[in-house]
Amino acid sequence: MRRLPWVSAGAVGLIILAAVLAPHIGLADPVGMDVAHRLAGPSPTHPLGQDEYGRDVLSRLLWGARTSLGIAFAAAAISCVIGTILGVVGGYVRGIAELLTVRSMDVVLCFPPLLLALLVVTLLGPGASTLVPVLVIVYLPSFTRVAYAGVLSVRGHEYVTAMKVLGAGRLRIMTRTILPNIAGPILVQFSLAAASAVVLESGLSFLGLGVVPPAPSWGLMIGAARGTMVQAPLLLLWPCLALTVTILAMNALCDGLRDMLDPHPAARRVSWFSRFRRRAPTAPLARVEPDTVLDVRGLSVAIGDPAEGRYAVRDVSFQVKAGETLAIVGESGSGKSLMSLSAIGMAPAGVEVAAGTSGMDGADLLALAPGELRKLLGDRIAMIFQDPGSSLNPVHRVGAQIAEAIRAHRPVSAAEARERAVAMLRNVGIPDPERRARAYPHELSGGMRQRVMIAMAIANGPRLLIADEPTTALDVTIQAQVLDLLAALKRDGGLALLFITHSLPVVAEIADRVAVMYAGEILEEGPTAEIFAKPRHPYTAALLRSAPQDDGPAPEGISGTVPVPGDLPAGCVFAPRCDKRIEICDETRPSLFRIGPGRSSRCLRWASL
Ligand SMILES: Nc1ncnc2c1ncn2[C@@H]1O[C@H](COP(=O)(O)OP(=O)(O)OP(=O)(O)O)[C@@H](O)[C@H]1O
Repeated sequence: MRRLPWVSAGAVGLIILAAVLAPHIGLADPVGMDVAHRLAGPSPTHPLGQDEYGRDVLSRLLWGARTSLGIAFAAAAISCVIGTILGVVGGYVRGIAELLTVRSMDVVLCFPPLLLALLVVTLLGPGASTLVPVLVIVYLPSFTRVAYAGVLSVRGHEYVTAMKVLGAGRLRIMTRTILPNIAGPILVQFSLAAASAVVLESGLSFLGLGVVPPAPSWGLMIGAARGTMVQAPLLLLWPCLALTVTILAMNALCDGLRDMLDPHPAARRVSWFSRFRRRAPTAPLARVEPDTVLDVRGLSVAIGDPAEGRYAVRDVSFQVKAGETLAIVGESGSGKSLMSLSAIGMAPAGVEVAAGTSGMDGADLLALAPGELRKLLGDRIAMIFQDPGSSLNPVHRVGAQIAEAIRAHRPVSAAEARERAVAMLRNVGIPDPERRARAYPHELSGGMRQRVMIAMAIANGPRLLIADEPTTALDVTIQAQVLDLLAALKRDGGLALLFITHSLPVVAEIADRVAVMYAGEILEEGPTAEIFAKPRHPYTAALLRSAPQDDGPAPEGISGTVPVPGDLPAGCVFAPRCDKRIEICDETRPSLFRIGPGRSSRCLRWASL
């Protein structure tokens, strides 16, 4: 769990403390008049001056905070609780419950908020106690809507289905499974509602429909200061300043709370500055052979701040040439995806490139400005993922998606892009491409969707295609077809293919060279046939033994698990699981030894293996 945002929490805490302590810190009477000193400037007894009736401005400001914040927080909290309950019940139970909760709130939403507030104030009369129900009515529908939308987006997820299969009741699913997953947007809505309630309270009081004078409120203070703006402009400044600081602090606090409670994006703590810093090249690009498409050198990637030492990728170097497939293979969690994303400047949020270069066409992808990088992505560099179902946009026809990918990089007309999209679908072997181009992703099979993804990826004729486990979600027959298609593209189009997989049979089928990755390091690299015939690292050998073979011995699992970033062994990263380990392996981190043409191993004992 991430840390509390101390600065904003401190600021909000101070404001609330000042409001709570207002009656106990010896302030002047907030309604006590001193007409002889009306509009007097700041003085030792009245640090912020006196208003048009000679009342102490500081006292009215702090007492006003009690009123304004009290009303705003009470209204936001009540509407948050009721609105969330209505939204969750309506979204999860559906049917009549949805009609009674969400749809009835939609009716309230039809009324302009200010008119609604005017109506209630006219009926109940102005005053602080009227403002709370007024603001609750105004904010209730938005909480209901946010909660309802959140429930609709998570109710179909597998973890909700899993809870149902476990026999959990509706109440338990709503409170324990769904609510924590939609808490982020609700918190954000709370911050918006509380901040805008402060403003609306001030506005209504300013119009004479809220807090009744002489009771202090920020809205009344702004309203009164307007009349004396020319003689005493500071009187307008103080309540406006208080309002602005309060709203900014509350918004920052709620954003921070949302980040703190959300477990997904690991390192929001990575500062804006560090994101900027990662773009600085660490070394000049080395000279490469002319047919090298991607040249990665010394790439190290940290989770969070590199100073914390949680490296998920350490000192990785490799090259991919035109017309060649380099397979990155390794167990789950060995850093394959993070390494390949980082190599093309796409390190996810919370992850920072700490060192290295990634050269393509004479430029370092890690040092390019975001705009420059965007021009390359989808054009010279393309990527396909494991699950085409979630990579394709479900609300657009597949032909339109391919056409859009083309138009993002080429100045062609919509009609021409559509034609090219159909041609691409034909190229990747989709039968009846004109008709299929009009289909939505859900109307296609998994294999077809993956072909569409490939068509989209190669639509602009990229030089480098990164395929991250593109066949894992497919059955064996379709898998073979997709591999054949990729092999043909590589052969005919001179594409450089970086193929990420944990499947050795797939590697054997598609790769020219293999880099074996483990705990963020490349442990062995070489031509596929050589690696399979004569592994020179115990991890490669163990991986080969763990793969099922048609007529060979039964697969042997590798005992133990891949270490996580930040908890890597001091010596060889594979030593704790290695059957060839000797004492020195626990102490010395081996470098990558060149052991032959195009071959390297990170094992101290490679020669004796
Ligand atoms: N965004 C992230 N924030 C924090 N940690 C991450 C993030 N992405 C990956 N990691 C961690 O980095 C390590 C490498 O993850 P990565 O996904 O690259 O492995 P992988 O070899 O591609 O695994 P798989 O085959 O399961 O996709 C893992 O320990 C993972 O938990």
